[in-house]
This record gives sequence, structure tokens and C-alpha cells, in this order.
Amino acid sequence: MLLRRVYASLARSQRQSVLPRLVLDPSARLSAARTQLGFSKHRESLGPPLMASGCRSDEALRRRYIPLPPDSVDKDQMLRGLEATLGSPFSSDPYTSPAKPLIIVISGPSGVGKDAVIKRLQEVREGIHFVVTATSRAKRPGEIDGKDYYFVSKEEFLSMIERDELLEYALVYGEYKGIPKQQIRDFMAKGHDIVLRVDVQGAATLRSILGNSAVFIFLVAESEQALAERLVSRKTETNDMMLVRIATARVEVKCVKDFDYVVVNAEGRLDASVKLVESIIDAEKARVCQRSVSL
Ligand SMILES: Nc1ncnc2c1ncn2[C@@H]1O[C@H](COP(=O)(O)OP(=O)(O)OP(=O)(O)O)[C@@H](O)[C@H]1O
Repeated sequence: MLLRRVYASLARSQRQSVLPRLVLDPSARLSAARTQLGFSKHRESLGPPLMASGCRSDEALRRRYIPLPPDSVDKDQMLRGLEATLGSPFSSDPYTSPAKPLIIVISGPSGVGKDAVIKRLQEVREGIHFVVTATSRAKRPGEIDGKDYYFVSKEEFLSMIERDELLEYALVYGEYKGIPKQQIRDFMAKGHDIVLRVDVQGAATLRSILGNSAVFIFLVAESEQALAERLVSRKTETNDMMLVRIATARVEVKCVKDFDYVVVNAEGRLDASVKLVESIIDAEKARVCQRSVSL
């Protein structure tokens, strides 16, 4: 009982000594609030913060206090009065820098809808560049060079590897496929967000190259049943090929943990999936610690 009274009186005396300082000193209030919220303890290590660090102290207020104008003045006079009291004009510098362009890696099992989602995303959102892959395979009828792929000879492809011009490449069924770095650099310099479409293995390789500097989105169907139905309806694979794709998907879905986001592309809900991808991009652009990539 006695002990409790001693603690209560100690707490009272501490409150009395701390409170006036906090009320008079806004920077002390801010720092107390930051400590209470634990802000100073957590700091992500993805890049420099967007917001200017630190706040202007209230030195001006202490130096020479100019009283605020009465409530009756108009908006403009009130603004000038506030500036006078603060001791300097309001800054019109933006609080934040423009968001950096993103690299968005979209992956997922075969037949889940990667192409469909990316195609729709390009239709509904400006400033998206879907990277055209370079390949050493021959052009198929109807394919357009520079739109579907950059068709290059095997020798050209090998010299691109030699000159370190590819972000990632793979040899698939005897033909090379790779992502040209310069194309990414050029479009990022124009402020475009970059979309890369890769299979799950390709995503793992890109993660090892890009780490957290890119956003990795995993696309899934709502279930294995739904994925199988989609593949059967697409009618672009032989039965054997479908079997391989569905069996591979069983393994691939376990890789979801290596991605930043998962989007369920449910049957008949393509637009909802694209909206979710757009929300992810918007949220990424609002991050305080922006992802920063150098190629
Ligand atoms: N939400 C959806 N609802 C119904 N059908 C869809 C949906 N999304 C995509 N599809 C259809 O599913 C099929 C597979 O889609 P798509 O070709 O885009 O998959 P993919 O992941 O790019 O496949 P792959 O990796 O084999 O190229 C296509 O016929 C497409 O039109």
C-alpha cells in the first residue's frame, strides 16, 4: 500500500515535469510520439525514404513571436499571418519525390492466365511496358518481330550473352530465350513500369538477380480443378502436354512463398484479377521506402 502511494506520487511528479516541456516544444512532442509508436525502431532497408527526413524546429517561434491575426481575417491574410508567426514563407516543394518506375514480375503455372492478365493490364493502364523477349527460335507464321519476340540467330544470341546484354536467359528445348536489359533501361528512363512474364523457374532466377528490387506476383487459379478446365478449354496442348503442365503446376504452387503477392485469377473474373494487380502497383508506388533497381 505504502509502496503503491510512493509510485503514484513519483508518477505524478514525473508527469508534472515532462508535460509542460512537451506542450511547449512540438519537436519534443513529435519525438515522444515516434518513440511511443516504435517508429524509430523499425526501418526497412529497401532504399532511401521518399519523405524528407527531420522536421523544421520551432526555433523561429522561440526567437520572435508574432501573434496570429484574428479569426475575422480572410484566408489569404490568415496564411500570411501564419507565415509571419512561423518566421518563413510556406514551401511549395512537394513533400515526396515522384514514385520510381517498377519492375513487376508476373509468374504462375501454365494456363493460369498470365498472358490474359498482362494483355488486359496493358489495355487499362498507361505507362506499362511489357518486355519483348529475345529468342533464337524461328519465327512462326503470324508472329511479328519486335512485338511477339525479337528474333535473332543463335550466334547473335550468344554474343548478347557474351556482352552481358541479358537480364536472364534460358535454353528451352534447344532454343534460347532471354530478357534484354537495354529495353528495360530505356523504358524505365521514360518513367514506364516494366512487366516481365516468366515461368516459375524464371521467376526464381530473377529473384536471385533482382532480390527485393522488383515486385514478384504469383498468379494462381482458384483450384487445380479450375486450372485443368482452363487448359482443356484452351485447346492449345496435346493431352500429354496438358498432363505435364498440370503435374508441374502441383510442384510450382509450392513456390508461392517466394513471391511478394498472390493473385487468384478466378474463372470469369479476369477484370477483378487485373484490378488487384493494379492495386498492388498503386500500393507499391505509395511505399515510403521505394524499391530501387540498377541493371
Ligand atoms: N479469369 C479467367 N477466366 C476464364 N478464362 C481465363 C481467365 N484468365 C485466362 N483465361 C483463359 O485461360 C487460358 C489460359 O490463359 P493464358 O494463355 O493467358 O495462360 P498463361 O498463364 O499465359 O499460359 P502459358 O504459360 O501456358 O502460356 C486462355 O484461354 C485464357 O483466355
